[in-house]
Amino acid sequence: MAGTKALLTLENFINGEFVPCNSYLDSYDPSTGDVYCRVPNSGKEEIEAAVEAARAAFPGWSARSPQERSQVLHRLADLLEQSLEELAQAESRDQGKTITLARTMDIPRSVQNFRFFASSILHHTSECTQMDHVGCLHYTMRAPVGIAGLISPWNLPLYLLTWKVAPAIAAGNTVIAKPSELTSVTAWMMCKLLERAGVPPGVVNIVFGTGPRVGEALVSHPEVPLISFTGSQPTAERITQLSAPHCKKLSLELGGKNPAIIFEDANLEECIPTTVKSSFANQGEICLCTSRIFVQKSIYSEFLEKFVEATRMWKVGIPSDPSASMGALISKAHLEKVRSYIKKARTEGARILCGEGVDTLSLPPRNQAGYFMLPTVITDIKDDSCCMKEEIFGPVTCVVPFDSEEEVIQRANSVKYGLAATVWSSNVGRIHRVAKKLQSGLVWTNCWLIRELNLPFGGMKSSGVGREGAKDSHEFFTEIKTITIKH
Ligand SMILES: NC(=O)c1ccc[n+]([C@@H]2O[C@H](COP(=O)([O-])OP(=O)(O)OC[C@H]3O[C@@H](n4cnc5c(N)ncnc54)[C@H](O)[C@@H]3O)[C@@H](O)[C@H]2O)c1
Ligand SMILES: N/C(=C\C=C\C=O)C(=O)O
Repeated sequence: MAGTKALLTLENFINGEFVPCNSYLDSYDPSTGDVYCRVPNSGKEEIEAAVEAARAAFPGWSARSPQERSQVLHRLADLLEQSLEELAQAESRDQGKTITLARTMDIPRSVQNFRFFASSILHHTSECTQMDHVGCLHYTMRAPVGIAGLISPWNLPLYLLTWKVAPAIAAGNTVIAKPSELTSVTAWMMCKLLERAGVPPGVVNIVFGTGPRVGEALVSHPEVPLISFTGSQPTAERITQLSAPHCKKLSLELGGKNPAIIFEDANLEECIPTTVKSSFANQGEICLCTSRIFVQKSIYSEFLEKFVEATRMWKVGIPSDPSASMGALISKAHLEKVRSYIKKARTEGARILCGEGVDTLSLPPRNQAGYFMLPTVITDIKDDSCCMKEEIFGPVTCVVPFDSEEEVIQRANSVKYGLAATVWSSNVGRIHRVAKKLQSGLVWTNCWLIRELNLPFGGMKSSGVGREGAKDSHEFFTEIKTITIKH
């Protein structure tokens, strides 16, 4: 346990108040490897307190009109926006991502999540059908489910937490959220704004700690009827097992092994910089990142040469450097895991074209123990290699050639995941044919990560269960009833 003197110490937020915990976890600054923060190591007791608060707050909050709840969400969005710089600095330090990404993506998107659901909650309609021959009118209505359990990962901490909190409370639920124990700071900072935004005590409770301890206590609690989870597939399996005896509603947003398919008629001027970004943004720690690049044979050599050249320009730097494209990975254990994949690829005879073990990374003395690595490109690798099958979730991408459309679709679909694919071609017919056949919840063509929050987001196969978005999140966070009136 590190000395606790100058460390930032977080507290749980239960029933509108910050509550200390009797046990804490060390949290590390990924850019130095130093402990800089203490995170509550909560358990069953804290979940009981949060459930009590959320239960008590539910009748009042769920009885408010969507317009009233919308106003609260708008105020919270405004307050987050006013704290944008402070939140971006905190997110970058806590997660290791670049300050530029935190400023331009993570925090603006967190603000947008509240604005978006503040607006979309006002526009849902219900269904109605008539059965005149029996004198009946049928209609549907939706009601909030109750206490929502929300569990989020470390890669986009506030972005993904608010993507759950906003639709859950907009629909009238009260929530207990558990952010990743590796990145808890911005969630704690958001709690400081809730009262000023007009969120009543008990509507949003945030309980910090590890998955096995506090996460499982939340998932197993009989008074929490739904769990929205974003994270890894093995954790989703555990959550599914724990939820089964209670028949909980589950939304599972999991990992990917996302292909980019690059046809010979692709515009390489656009494709190469976008594919470098889709492979290495946020240190490759985005579930939507590309990790298998299939390139049509006739342009393979040209692509590879230009792609490696562009990857070498993707600057690794300390997170506070505004000119850095990539910061530090989340933890020492994760860095070692990512490196172990590269080692395995090498022993299998694959070629590492740039990055880990090939180029030299230079860092300031203070950051030598930070969790940095260079973006790495692997080639001459077989489709059945673990680097081509398993989610690495780091700055590593594999490039392989293909001949035909049918062949590449079959190879792209040959993994257990099905989250996000990109297709690069100037032939609209081909794009449409390929997109239709890909087993992937999201297909971006000639672009990457352009988000339309109204439309369904999520994966198929082992990438998840359910979808998120305006209509989908609303459906998940509400129960529907069919009412029949005989007249
Ligand atoms: N599909 C998506 O939208 C999406 C988005 C971001 C990340 N991800 C995936 O998340 C993974 C990386 O995140 P991670 O390493 O934080 O995932 P993780 O599964 O280890 O942890 C996610 C969250 O679950 C909690 N948790 C862990 N064990 C638990 C348990 N037994 N019971 C309850 N909660 C538990 C963790 O504390 C954390 O808050 C990758 O697989 C990535 O692809 C998916
Ligand atoms: N859920 C979203 C992104 C997930 C990224 C995973 O790392 C989103 O953009 O809504």
